Amino acid sequence: MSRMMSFPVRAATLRNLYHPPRRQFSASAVHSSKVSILGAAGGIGQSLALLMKLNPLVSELALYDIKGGPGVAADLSHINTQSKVVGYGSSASGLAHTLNGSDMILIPAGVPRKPGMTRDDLFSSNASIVRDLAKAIADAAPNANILVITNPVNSTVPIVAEVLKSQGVYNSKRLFGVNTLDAIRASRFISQIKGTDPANENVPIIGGHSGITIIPLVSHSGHPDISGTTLDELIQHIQFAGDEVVQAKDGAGSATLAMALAGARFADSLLRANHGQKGIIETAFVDNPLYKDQGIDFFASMVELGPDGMQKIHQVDKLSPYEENMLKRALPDLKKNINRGVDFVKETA
Ligand SMILES: NC(=O)C1=CN([C@@H]2O[C@H](COP(=O)(O)OP(=O)(O)OC[C@H]3O[C@@H](n4cnc5c(N)ncnc54)[C@H](O)[C@@H]3O)[C@@H](O)[C@H]2O)C=CC1
Ligand SMILES: O=C([O-])CC(=O)C(=O)O
Repeated sequence: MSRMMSFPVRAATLRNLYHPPRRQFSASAVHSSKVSILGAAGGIGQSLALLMKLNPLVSELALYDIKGGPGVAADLSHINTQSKVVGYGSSASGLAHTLNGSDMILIPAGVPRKPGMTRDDLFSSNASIVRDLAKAIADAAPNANILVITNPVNSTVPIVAEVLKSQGVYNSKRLFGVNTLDAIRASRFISQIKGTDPANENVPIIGGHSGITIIPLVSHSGHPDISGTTLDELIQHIQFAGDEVVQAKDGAGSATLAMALAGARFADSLLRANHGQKGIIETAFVDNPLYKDQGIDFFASMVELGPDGMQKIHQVDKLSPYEENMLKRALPDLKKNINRGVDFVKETA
């Protein structure tokens, strides 16, 4: 067997998979975080769990799913990295065991889209799933960083916030809607236009995670010269890339593999920041002061991550007229999506 195929994947290799290398990380902080995945036996959950099993910053990986959690855990537990893997099936005590002592909780639990559906159409299935998981988190792991993947992210993040507020344990710096996939797609698509390496491309994403609420800031990328129909097509491609995958999967779900990579990248960034690495910036859908005066409490921005979660929101100072127009179109949708989540918790608590 060639030496290239030896496992475990080296940490540096893995890190380069998520990110182009930026800064060196102190080796003293390895193997120290408990990470939980809720919905770990699903399309995203399994691949995400695999990637987190390969992450040297994870000491314990706890997997929960209403179906199949222990099986995925047994499988992953044979991989020769140091983290311990435990898995639980559907029970309140299994969920509590999963959550107890967690530093980070990733939530890909819920139903994916089928062709013809919008992300908002998932609300009726996924809102109550996320609400109930948030209640369990409030009881068992109120200080954990919570990374919400379940759609519609524009509504499920406010749902988690409302539940935590109602339990008196809300910390806005520790709640993140994961929209990293939009950034990954944007860097890939722009590299295809320019013939560059996507690892060197960075397109800031703001707004939300659904259709026209996804606002890629091409004027702040390395290619502000992209314009006209090329820009129109690039923006359309980024905003509706999820639909492309849903169509191609033809009823078998939505993006899982690229999403798992995106979730693992965001989790790795946050773990590294938690352990003291500075200057790590990712896009995330967060509690954000930017448009609160318009009744919009959550907005995706480029956020600097730190030891206690979100350290600083980097507001974008100058949008192009094209981007201002995208923003103007996005805000009403975003407000509707957020209010839907907030109202749901108020009405069903
Ligand atoms: N934020 C983002 O960028 C993206 C979000 N998504 C969303 O992620 C979610 C999951 O997608 P897939 O993994 O493809 O779906 P899937 O159906 O393959 O997996 C979902 C898993 O959640 C589990 N589950 C359901 N209710 C649960 C509960 N109460 N507690 C624990 N586990 C529960 C199911 O048993 C299943 O294993 C969907 O809502 C999808 O729309 C998908 C792609 C990108
Ligand atoms: O499109 C979907 O339903 C899944 C998703 O959020 C994405 O791929 O960006």
